[in-house]
Amino acid sequence: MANPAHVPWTPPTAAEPVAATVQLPGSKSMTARALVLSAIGVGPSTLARPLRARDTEMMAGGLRAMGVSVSTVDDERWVVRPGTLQGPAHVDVGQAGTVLRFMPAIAGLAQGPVTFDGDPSVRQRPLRPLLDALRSLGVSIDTAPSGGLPLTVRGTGRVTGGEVVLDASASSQLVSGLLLAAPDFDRGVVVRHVGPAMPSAPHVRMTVQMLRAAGAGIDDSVRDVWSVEPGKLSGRGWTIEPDLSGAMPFFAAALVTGGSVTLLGWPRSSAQPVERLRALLGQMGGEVTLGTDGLTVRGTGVVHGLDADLSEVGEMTPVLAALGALADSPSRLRGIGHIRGHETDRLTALARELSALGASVTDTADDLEITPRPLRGGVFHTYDDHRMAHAGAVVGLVVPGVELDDVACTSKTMPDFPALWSAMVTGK
Ligand SMILES: O=C(O)C1=C[C@@H](OP(=O)(O)O)[C@@H](O)[C@H](O)C1
Ligand SMILES: C=C(OP(=O)(O)O)C(=O)O
Repeated sequence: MANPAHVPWTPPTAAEPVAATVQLPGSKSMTARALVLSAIGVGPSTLARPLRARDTEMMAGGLRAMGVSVSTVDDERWVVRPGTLQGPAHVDVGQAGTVLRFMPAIAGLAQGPVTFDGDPSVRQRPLRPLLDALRSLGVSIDTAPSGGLPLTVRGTGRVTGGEVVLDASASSQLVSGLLLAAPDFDRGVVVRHVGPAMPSAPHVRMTVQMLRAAGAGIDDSVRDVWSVEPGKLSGRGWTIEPDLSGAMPFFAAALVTGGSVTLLGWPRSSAQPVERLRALLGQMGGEVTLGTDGLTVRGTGVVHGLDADLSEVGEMTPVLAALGALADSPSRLRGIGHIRGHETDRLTALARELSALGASVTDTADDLEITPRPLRGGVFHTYDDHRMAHAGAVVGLVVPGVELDDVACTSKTMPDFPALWSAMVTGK
């Protein structure tokens, strides 16, 4: 599936407070993990309400190429039937960090060569510590001279496994990618992170929780150390929660317009960091409540600046930065240097685009400092980054004349974003 052609888009401006109930797609992170765990399980698995988007189609396609049957014909229920993993096969990772970091270890379990490549931007994303770790666990990998994509994993049908030390400060996915395949390694794995703090810890907690649910023996009781015992996982039914990060721009709409947005289908107990969301939006003047109908965010129309360490929830930064540019006081978003290695260098992109609309935004190595000023319309560049598009749409709600140079990038995680967004604003 090629990177979609650019589609310019003028997001709607809200004439009044939004009052919407939204049904949003499933979590990208849960769908990716459920696919991988199902592929190495014994017997069939089902995914209820999975995310159908470019990232998860890439994951399904990569598994299929290696011999797994993944039926995605039914939007509500995907069925995975494991098969003997084998090459030769090719995995197109597109722009998906999950496919880039979760599939090489699975390819090590395949018999035969598996090649990997993706969009030009994904070649820049951190991968080396994972490849070095896999090599030390017994996997043979040939890479481009850069040390990354395009690459070939020369699978032998088994991975020895054992103990490995790696620096996961660039991405938590480097750890998740080892843990998810480890039940099928001969000796399981003990992964120890060393170096500056690992970001996005809730995503590794989701990995641990889902491995445990599939029957893996896993110990995460020591900080920065995870051990997974060898053993067969069982096929099972996964219910995919709505995507909390994908819901962020919709919740932000409640704050900036002084309205309310309810996300349907939110579970009582979630694998996603909803308490962090509650605290962050609370500091900015919103109210987050969980009711029988779903998760509701209410705003007053007045947004307060935010001073917070976002290292655990870096993927929420673009929308929080957009809120910061519309706030009544300055913001300092801290601890997010690693998001320079996301779909684009998000700190540079946000500083540039919000400043071009009139805000005063500067980026330091790890932080974003935002001083709100009256904003004006103009072109908001999205850099092929779905969450940049979300940020631009939020600003466009209250600033007339904001035009996104491309909204097709939202197909990475929410192909219907423009329609869902317009329906929220117009009530149709
Ligand atoms: O494991 C996952 O599903 C993810 C982990 C995080 O990656 P980083 O640790 O690279 O930030 C997050 O930002 C990404 O959107 C999804
Ligand atoms: C960082 C992100 O994605 P990926 O899974 O490609 O890392 C993201 O969705 O914000």
